[in-house]
Amino acid sequence: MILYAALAFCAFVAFLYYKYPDRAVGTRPRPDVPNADDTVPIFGGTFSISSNVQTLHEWVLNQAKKHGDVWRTTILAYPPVDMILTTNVTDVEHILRDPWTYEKGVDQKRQNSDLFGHGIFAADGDEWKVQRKVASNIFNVKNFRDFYSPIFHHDATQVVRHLEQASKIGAFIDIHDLLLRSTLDSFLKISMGEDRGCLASDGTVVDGRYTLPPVEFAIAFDTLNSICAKRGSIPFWQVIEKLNGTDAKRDWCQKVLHGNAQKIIDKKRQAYAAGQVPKDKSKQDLLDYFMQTENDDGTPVTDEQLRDVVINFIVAGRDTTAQTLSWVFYELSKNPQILAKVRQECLSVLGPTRMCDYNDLKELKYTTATFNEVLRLYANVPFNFKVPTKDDVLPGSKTKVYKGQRVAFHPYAMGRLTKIWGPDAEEMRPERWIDESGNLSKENSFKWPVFNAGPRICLGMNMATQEAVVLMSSIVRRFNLELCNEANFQNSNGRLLCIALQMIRRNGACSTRIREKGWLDMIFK
Ligand code: HEM
Repeated sequence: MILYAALAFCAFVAFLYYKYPDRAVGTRPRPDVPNADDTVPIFGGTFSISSNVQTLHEWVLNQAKKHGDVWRTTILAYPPVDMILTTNVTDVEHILRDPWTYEKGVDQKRQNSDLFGHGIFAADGDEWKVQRKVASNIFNVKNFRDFYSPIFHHDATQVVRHLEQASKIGAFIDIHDLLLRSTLDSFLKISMGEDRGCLASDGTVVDGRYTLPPVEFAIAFDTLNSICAKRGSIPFWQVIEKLNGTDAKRDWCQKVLHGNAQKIIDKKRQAYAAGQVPKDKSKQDLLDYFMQTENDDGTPVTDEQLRDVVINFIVAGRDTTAQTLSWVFYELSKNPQILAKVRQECLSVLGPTRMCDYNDLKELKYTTATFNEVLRLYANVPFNFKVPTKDDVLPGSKTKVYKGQRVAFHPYAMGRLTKIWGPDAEEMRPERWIDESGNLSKENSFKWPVFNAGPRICLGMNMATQEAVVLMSSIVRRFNLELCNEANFQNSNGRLLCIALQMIRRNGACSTRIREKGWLDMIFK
C-alpha cells in the first residue's frame, strides 16, 4: 500500500514537473517573458525571493538590469502568484493612468485590510473616488501657507531642541525616531486637530543614546504595518500567522489603533454636538470634511468609516516623509559637499534663524533638489503592483497581461537604472534636478513614480516637500552630523540591505535585534 502511495506521489510530482517546468504550480506558461534568476520547476521563484529577502530591492534592480524592461516571477501560494514586473516608463504610464482597469485587487486588499480597512489606500472604484474628492479639500495653497507652516515650525523647533540637548551631552540619537514623532505630531494637528505631543517630553540617555518615552500608538502602527508588509513575501501567510503568534500581536495593535482613533472621533462628535463646527470652511480639517460627507444612500458616515480615514491618513502623512528625511540625513552624513551646499543655500535664503515659510520654498532649490534626489534613490514605496480587470497589452514593452494576474512596477529599481537616468543613475547628485536656467526641473512622474502618478498621484506630495524642507533647513543650519551605524545598512558587498530600507520605514517594527542597535543613530555636533 505504502509502495503504491509512494509511486502515485512520485508520478504526481513528475507530472507537475513536466507541466510546470519553469514556473509555480497553477500559473500559465509565458515563453515570451524571461523568468527571474533561479526560477525552478513547480515552485517558480518562491525560493529565489525568500533567499533574497534581505536585499530584495537590490535583487529586483539586478533582475531589471539583466532582463531588460519586463520579466516575470511566480510564487507557489494560494492563490498562486503570477507577476509581470516592468520598468518601462510607457508601461508604467499606461498602468497608472487607468486605475479603473489596473486596480489594487483582492489579494492586496486582503493583505492590508487589518491596517487599512476600507480606507483610501485599499479602496478601488467609487469607494476610492469619494474619499479622494473629500480629502483633496485640505491640500490647497492657502492651507499650506496659513495653517500648516506654523505647525511645521513648532515641530521642527522641538526636533532641534532634542538635537541640542543630545549634542550638549555628546549622546547619539536615533534621528528616524525623532522624525517619526515630528511627522506624527504635525499631521495629527493638521488633519484632526489633535495634539499628541510625541516630542513634548525631555529625553533621557540610555546606553549612550538620547531616548524619548515610547509612544504606544506609534508602536502599534509600526508593528501592524510590518505584519502586513511581510505578507507579500510569505506564501500561505494566513496559516503561518495563526501558528507563530502573529494573530495575537495583530489583535493588540488593532485594539490600540482603533481605541486611539475612536477617541479622536468621539472628541470631534462631542464638539459637533455642542455646535462647535468651524463655520469658516478654510478652518476645517480632514476629519471635519469626512464627518460632513454622506454615503451614496444618504446615510451618515459611520465611526468605522471614520476610523479607516484616521488610520489611512496617518500612515500616509507620517511614515513616508519621516522615512525620506531619514535617508536625506543618511546621505548628507556621507556627502559633506552636498551638506555644505544645502546649508549655504538655507543660510543665504533664511539667514541663521528664520524658519522656512511656504513662500521660501521656491528659493530653496538645491535643498528641494536634494530631497527629490533622495526620493529617486530610496523610493519609500519601493514596489507596487496592480491587478488588471481585463486582458491587456502593455504598450511600451508590448507585453500581454492577463485579467487577475499581478502587474508590478518598481520605483526603487527605476530610480537606479541607467536606461532611465543615464550613466550616473546610482550616484547621489542633486544637481540633476536643476535646469540650465538654475530652476528646479519638473520630472515626468511616470519616470519618477515615487509619489505614484496619474489619477491616484499622492495627495500629500507638496505637503511632504514643505514639511521636509522646513526640517532640513532647521537642522542643517545648526548641526554637523555623523552616522554611527553604517554597518546596519549594507551587506558585505556594500549593497543596501532591503531590511534597512524597509525597517527605516517601519521603524522598530519587527526586529528587536536591529532595534537594539538603534536605527539611523547619529551624533549631532
Ligand atoms: C515623501 C513623502 C511621501 C511619499 C514618497 C508618498 C508616496 C505615495 C505613494 C507612492 C502613493 C501611492 C500608494 C499606492 O496607492 O500604492 C501615495 C498615495 C497617497 N499619499 Fe503619499 N507620499 C508621501 C507623503 C504623503 C503625505 C504627507 C500625505 C498626507 C496626507 C500623503 C497622502 C497620500 C494619499 C491620501 C494617498 C492616496 C492617493 C490615492 O490613492 O488617491 N502622502 N503616496
